[in-house]
Amino acid sequence: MSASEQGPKIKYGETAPKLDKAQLQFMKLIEEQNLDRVQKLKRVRRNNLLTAGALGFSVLAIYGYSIFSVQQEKFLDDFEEPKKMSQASARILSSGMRLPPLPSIRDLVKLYKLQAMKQLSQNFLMDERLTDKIVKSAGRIDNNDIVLEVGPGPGGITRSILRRQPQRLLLVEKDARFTETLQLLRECARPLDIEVEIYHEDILRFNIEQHVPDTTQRLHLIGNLPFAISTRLLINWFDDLSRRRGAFRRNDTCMTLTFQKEVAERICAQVGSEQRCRLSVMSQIWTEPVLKFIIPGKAFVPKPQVDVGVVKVIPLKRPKTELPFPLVERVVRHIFSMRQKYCRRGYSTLLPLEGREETTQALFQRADVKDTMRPFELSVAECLRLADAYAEHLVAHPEVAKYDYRAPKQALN
Ligand SMILES: C[S@@+](CC[C@H](N)C(=O)[O-])C[C@H]1O[C@@H](n2cnc3c(N)ncnc32)[C@H](O)[C@@H]1O
Repeated sequence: MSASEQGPKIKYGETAPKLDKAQLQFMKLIEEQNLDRVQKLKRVRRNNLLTAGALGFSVLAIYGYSIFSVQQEKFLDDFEEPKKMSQASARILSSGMRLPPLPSIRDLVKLYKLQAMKQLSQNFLMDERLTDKIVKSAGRIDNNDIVLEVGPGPGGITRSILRRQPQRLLLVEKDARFTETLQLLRECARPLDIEVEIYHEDILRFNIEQHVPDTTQRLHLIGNLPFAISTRLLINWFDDLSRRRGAFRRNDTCMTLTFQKEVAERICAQVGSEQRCRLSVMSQIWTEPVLKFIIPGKAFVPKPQVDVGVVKVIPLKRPKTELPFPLVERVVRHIFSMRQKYCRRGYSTLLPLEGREETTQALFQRADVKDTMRPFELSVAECLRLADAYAEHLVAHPEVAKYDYRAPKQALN
């Protein structure tokens, strides 16, 4: 802007023109407006400072929280940090029993390139607090006890068992790749006077009586079970339990096992509950299953699709029936074969077509069970009374035992 564009300069001092009242008032007004604007600017500046402060605080808070969360996620590595040991380890250390320092399970898995195999349902637990918690669920383990661990894998739960110092530990693992890591644990357990035996076998074929011939010592069955065989193994063990054979020649052999969460809930489901099924009834005839706790899927490596339930399965001192296992299993399976129908529908398929309706009615009457209940509404006692009625019916009609309603043509009809 040139000097001529700026207009005449105002001169102050004696030569300055005197302002009249209107001009003074106008100046006062301008002055007030300026003051107002300055105040407003000050307010805006203060607000800006406050906002900046709040934003800064939020950023710091988010940053701090992230650091905290990352530390939380480190739980898988806790095993590697001697300073951050779990309470269980601290207790054991203070009591003098101690495994020598070992590489972490995570490191062993890396070192031996033990990639999980899906076909063997391998999901490893690396968190010592969780493996300790599973073993703690088994209750007291004395130094005269024997523990059989199913599928020890790289040995996470095995370490927790060793810290409880049983007299003997049998490890049954189908995958031979884990032999070296398990041998390492066996060496570490030697000074603690724990006999560790490693069997490269399938638990479904493992002959417990052969490996534990006498019954003077209490036996614990523990395992983070492979999903693929968990139900079959449990049913096999109920069969053994009903015959007092295998691991169940003593009546105090408890099982502490993991299952998919839904399966664990079904095992423990009570009458009328949504999850009540054949497995609930079968489990509750010979044992008292207790759902101890749930392990989130993310605690496993690799992470399975589902969460996992830890169930302690305690054999009943007096089983609820003396009937043979296959007969009970057959009756319960038929009852639950049509879950949403009246229970008489499934049960009736135990019987040949000829006279089926009348015989079914008669057997329900003999059992004193209402035939219009749904299978999930039946108590264990009611299922067993139906099994008793069927067993009595077989005495008079032994040929019915072989009847298979799915078979194309039955000689009996
Ligand atoms: C879910 S992983 C548990 C591994 C380890 N106990 C843990 O908690 O990290 C199941 C283990 O059972 C083993 N396994 C699978 N089928 C088996 C079978 N039929 N008999 C014995 N072990 C089996 C697998 O190789 C695997 O090591």
